[in-house]
Amino acid sequence: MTQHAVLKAQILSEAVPYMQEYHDKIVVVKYGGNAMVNEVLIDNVINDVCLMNLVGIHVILVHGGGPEINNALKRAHKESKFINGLRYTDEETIEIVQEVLAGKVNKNLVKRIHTHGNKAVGLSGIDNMLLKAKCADKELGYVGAIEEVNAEVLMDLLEKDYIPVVASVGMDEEGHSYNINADTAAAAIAAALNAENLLVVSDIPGLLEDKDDEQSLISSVTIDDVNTLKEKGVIAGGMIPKVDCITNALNNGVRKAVIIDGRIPHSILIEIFSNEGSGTLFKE
Ligand SMILES: Nc1ncnc2c1ncn2[C@@H]1O[C@H](COP(=O)(O)OP(=O)(O)O)[C@@H](O)[C@H]1O
Ligand SMILES: CC(=O)N[C@@H](CCC(=O)OP(=O)(O)O)C(=O)O
Repeated sequence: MTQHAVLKAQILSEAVPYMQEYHDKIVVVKYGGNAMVNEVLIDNVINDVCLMNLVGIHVILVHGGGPEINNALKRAHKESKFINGLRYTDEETIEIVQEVLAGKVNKNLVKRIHTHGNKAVGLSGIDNMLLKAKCADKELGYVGAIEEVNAEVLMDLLEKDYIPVVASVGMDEEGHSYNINADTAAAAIAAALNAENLLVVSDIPGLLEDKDDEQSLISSVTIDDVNTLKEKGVIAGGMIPKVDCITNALNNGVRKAVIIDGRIPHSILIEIFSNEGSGTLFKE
């Protein structure tokens, strides 16, 4: 018996209590476009999601694709404009957002899950009106605020052990599409399903005291701390919608939320199957 084999067996046996804890529980993974850095890291995330599914965790993958949208807009000679971390979305932009998120990014993630041997179904917030939306703010154009999550379709898929892969595009009753921030979509889905854990996978170590200093990680925060950090301006830009929807989720039935670094190989497995939390843990 090699030492390597013994070590592997030990690692697996140490994961057993976590497998038991999460068995049959719902975990929502939000995979941000900035963390889709290269093929190897994308495959690591997909591998971790598939492993959770294989050990009986009901995992839902909600994805973004901000950089892909930026590229598509550039090709269309349109500029990307953000207001407090949200993309200004005119009529032409929402068409492109829908194409990129629901068409390209969503299907590529579904294909990867299938090539790993698991079963996935890709959908957007338009399918079965999963994310019923309304205009969030006239100044932002077709950016959606979520009015209702129709989660039955997700429950049906989870019951059959499919991994639902959700693109963050919503619709209203008149049939308009809306661009929904992917963190917001993930948090609303996690709340609607009373998820055990919301894992926000990004390209930063977590919430930072100084956003330009990766060593300044804040390892855990309460909702009160978050409010103070916002007032102090520590939380800015894309971090605003991220923390707002995380605190919302915690106030609405989600047990735990964590921002983790998708650049670290298997950061999801480390978070779920060990007691070595790596990013920022959000607590009520
Ligand atoms: N306190 C903070 N800690 C970490 N990042 C911050 C903070 N304040 C602002 N940010 C910015 O928020 C960005 C993360 O949000 P975003 O780009 O929307 O991520 P994602 O694409 O993964 O959703 C970081 O790259 C950083 O520039
Ligand atoms: C309203 C709004 O800002 N929507 C986002 C949707 C995609 C997203 O959130 O992608 P990331 O997770 O990769 O940032 C956008 O248009 O970029």
